Amino acid sequence: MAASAELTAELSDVELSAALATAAGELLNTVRAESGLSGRDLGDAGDRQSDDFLQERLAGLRPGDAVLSEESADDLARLEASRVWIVDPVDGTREYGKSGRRDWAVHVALWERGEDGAGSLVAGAVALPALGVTYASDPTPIAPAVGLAPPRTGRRRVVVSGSRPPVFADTVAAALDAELVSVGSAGAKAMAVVRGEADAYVHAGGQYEWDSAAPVVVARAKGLWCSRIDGSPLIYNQRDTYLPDLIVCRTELAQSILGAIRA
Ligand SMILES: Nc1ncnc2c1ncn2[C@@H]1O[C@H](COP(=O)(O)O)[C@@H](OP(=O)(O)O)[C@H]1O
Ligand SMILES: [Mg+2]
Repeated sequence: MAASAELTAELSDVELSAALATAAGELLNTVRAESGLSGRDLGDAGDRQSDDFLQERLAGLRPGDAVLSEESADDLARLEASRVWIVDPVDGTREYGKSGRRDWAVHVALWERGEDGAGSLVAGAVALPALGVTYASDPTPIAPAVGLAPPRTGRRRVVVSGSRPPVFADTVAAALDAELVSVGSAGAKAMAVVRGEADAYVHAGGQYEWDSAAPVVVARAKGLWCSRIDGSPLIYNQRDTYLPDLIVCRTELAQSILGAIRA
């Protein structure tokens, strides 16, 4: 899905996630092209405008739902809510502020409480506005694509944070006989795996629920493995939103990656 759908309350949750992420991404492209700002000032302006847009639309279109956003104060009423949107208005803010970078994203995910009281991610989307594409949590297969990372060399590839790669990055790469490639933004890295530009994304040492919720619900819908680095499930809408590590990978590589991290 690339062009923004009309934003109406009748959209399904998945459709709304994709339409909101796409529309926020278009707004961010405009701010980037027309504000005259760059660097941190551009990042700040993008964060604020995208967050304002998402908050306003969610309040209008899903008035009964709670929202957890990186860029707004955390209202702990969400802990009692049955539906919570978890959004990152700009993931990869640093890259968004740099001219020519494509590795930044908009994240929109929905967490819903189940009948047992526990909850899970049920819908979401990740927009890559610099590429004009949005990926939603539906099972539609994604054709191999290029644009986030250098062309594949024929080797397996693991994507990691450029600024904060995990300490076990080299160990995982060696276990898979893979090359390591730096890409900004958790959403862009997870989508690099969805798009077939990489085989795995590994991270540790710090992140929050909004960094991974939408990437994980999309990647899981596309049949990829998503877990903490000890193999346990990623759990969302917690009081403490710190969720410091994850693996998103082709399912057949998961046990090798988990084994390499354990070692
Ligand atoms: N050690 C850490 N502690 C806290 N947040 C981290 C982190 N490492 C990465 N992140 C967050 O995860 C996102 C992707 O980072 P990276 O590109 O380095 O992989 C960024 O989100 P934001 O851009 O939304 O702040 C970044 O702030
Ligand atoms: Mg983020």
